[in-house]
Amino acid sequence: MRILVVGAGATGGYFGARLAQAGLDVAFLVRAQRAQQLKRDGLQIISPHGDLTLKPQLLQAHELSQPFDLIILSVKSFALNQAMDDIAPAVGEQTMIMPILNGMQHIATLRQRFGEARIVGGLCKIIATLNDQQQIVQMTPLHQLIYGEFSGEMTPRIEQLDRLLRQANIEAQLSDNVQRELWEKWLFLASLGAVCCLMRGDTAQVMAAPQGEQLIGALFAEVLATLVASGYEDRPAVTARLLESLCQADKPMTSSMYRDLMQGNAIEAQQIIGDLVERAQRHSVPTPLLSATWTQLNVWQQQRQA
Ligand SMILES: NC(=O)C1=CN([C@@H]2O[C@H](COP(=O)(O)OP(=O)(O)OC[C@H]3O[C@@H](n4cnc5c(N)ncnc54)[C@H](OP(=O)(O)O)[C@@H]3O)[C@@H](O)[C@H]2O)C=CC1
Ligand SMILES: CC(C)(CO)C(=O)C(=O)O
Repeated sequence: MRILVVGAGATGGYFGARLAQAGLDVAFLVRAQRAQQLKRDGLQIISPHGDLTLKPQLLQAHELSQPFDLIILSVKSFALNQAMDDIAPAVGEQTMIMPILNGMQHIATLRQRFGEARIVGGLCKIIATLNDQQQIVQMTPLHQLIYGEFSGEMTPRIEQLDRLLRQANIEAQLSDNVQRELWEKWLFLASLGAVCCLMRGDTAQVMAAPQGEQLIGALFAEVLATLVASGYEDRPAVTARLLESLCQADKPMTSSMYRDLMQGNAIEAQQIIGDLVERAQRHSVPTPLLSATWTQLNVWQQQRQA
């Protein structure tokens, strides 16, 4: 199976490198600057599971002409439109496109562009970043890739994908309800991102502040109510566990959106928070804290662009 990983950043670079390390046929679609740096230094991973430097197969958009069997999409949401144009020559009749972006809007966008049948559900759980030397730093041992057909069916193609991904040194998990996995990932990540961005700190700092735990609980409840109004079926045991993991006073956590904000990078505010606020408005769910987060992130984006 020929695999194209689009973007060799924190997530695509990490998971793509682990697949390549397992001997799979992986090429990375990169832009000129990243291509130059990767040719010079290799793709470097610093990880609790073992460091790794690869000489990756690199392609730039103008070099794509043949279809790939699997395209793993790992760009930020604001780079999606350009990435879709770039990958078009690599999308054939049988190509599976598996996005691992956070949020949900990108799924409808991809379906509209490439057709529903080509899109496979995917998400990743990892805490990773690019450092100053453009190395990928995995900050905790978590490295889960979850995927499945949106129909929940165990089709031959998804089983083939599963056999392949299981060969890599990652936690690969085939799901018969990837839609639910996406809701629950969004619940956790939007709550975490909102708490960190609104309070400008990690979860342990918020927990140590007056009313911190109540704030985390209130934001989580707003996100949950919004997702339930949008179609998510609450699983109380799961949601209780997610909330508990956000409220660990001795385990500081941050989201990738917060780390990007602190580094002055562009952020996925619309995909992660704005989309929720729009859904809440549509379903008349009161979300004062989420709305305040959304306003704050827009103010921050204006300041960043000034
Ligand atoms: N980092 C994390 O811990 C986690 C992130 N996520 C989600 O994963 C998704 C990806 O995030 P992450 O990996 O952190 O992002 P990064 O910014 O680290 O990586 C994205 C990469 O995409 C590249 N890119 C953008 N457009 C193109 C293009 N047209 N062609 C080729 N390459 C392109 C960028 O390259 P260039 O250098 O050229 O700009 C960049 O290297 C996001 O939705 C994020 O929310 C999910 C779980 C955890
Ligand atoms: C939920 C979390 C923290 C881990 O996968 C994440 O997705 C992010 O930081 O963007």
